Amino acid sequence: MTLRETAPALRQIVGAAIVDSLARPTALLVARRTAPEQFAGMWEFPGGKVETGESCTDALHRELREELGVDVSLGAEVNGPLPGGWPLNATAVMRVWLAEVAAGDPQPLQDHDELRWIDLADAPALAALSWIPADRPIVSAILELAGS
Ligand SMILES: Nc1nc2c([nH]c(=O)n2[C@H]2C[C@H](O)[C@@H](COP(=O)(O)OP(=O)(O)OP(=O)(O)O)O2)c(=O)[nH]1
Repeated sequence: MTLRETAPALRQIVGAAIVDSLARPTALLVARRTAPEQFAGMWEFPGGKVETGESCTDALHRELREELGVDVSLGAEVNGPLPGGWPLNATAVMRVWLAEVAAGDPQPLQDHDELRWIDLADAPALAALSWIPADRPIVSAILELAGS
């Protein structure tokens, strides 16, 4: 019998790049995490882990209802370099979609202590935020999408 090492599956995370308008995006909603300690105070895309048996988009709608109290319409996916989207760390990858609020007023109900709309034309203001480091290439991809 041959023992073969199999790489453990990567944990699938989903996130939303919520913009003011999918048709003509001019601002991006960013969220500041409260936990865990390693990420507290850092800015990110609202979202979270996909649960067993859940589709990525169902998970994203659920997370946005829980965290921000909003229903969204999803736009294009912000494609990353991997089948699971963007690499976050050794064990997780994140798929990200552009999104627009369809119902509700975003509030930091859970997992965040502040939300902020940032002008997409102000790249330095976006870059100045203390992002979770793995998110920076995603921010660049969103700026490219929004500018095209
Ligand atoms: N939501 C989100 N998580 C991110 C981003 N960037 C990044 O590295 N992560 C990491 C942080 C966490 O280790 C993981 C997401 O886990 P989470 O804590 O948000 O998931 P969750 O809401 O389902 O939380 P829980 O059920 O475990 O409490 O991905 C991002 O932009 N958004």
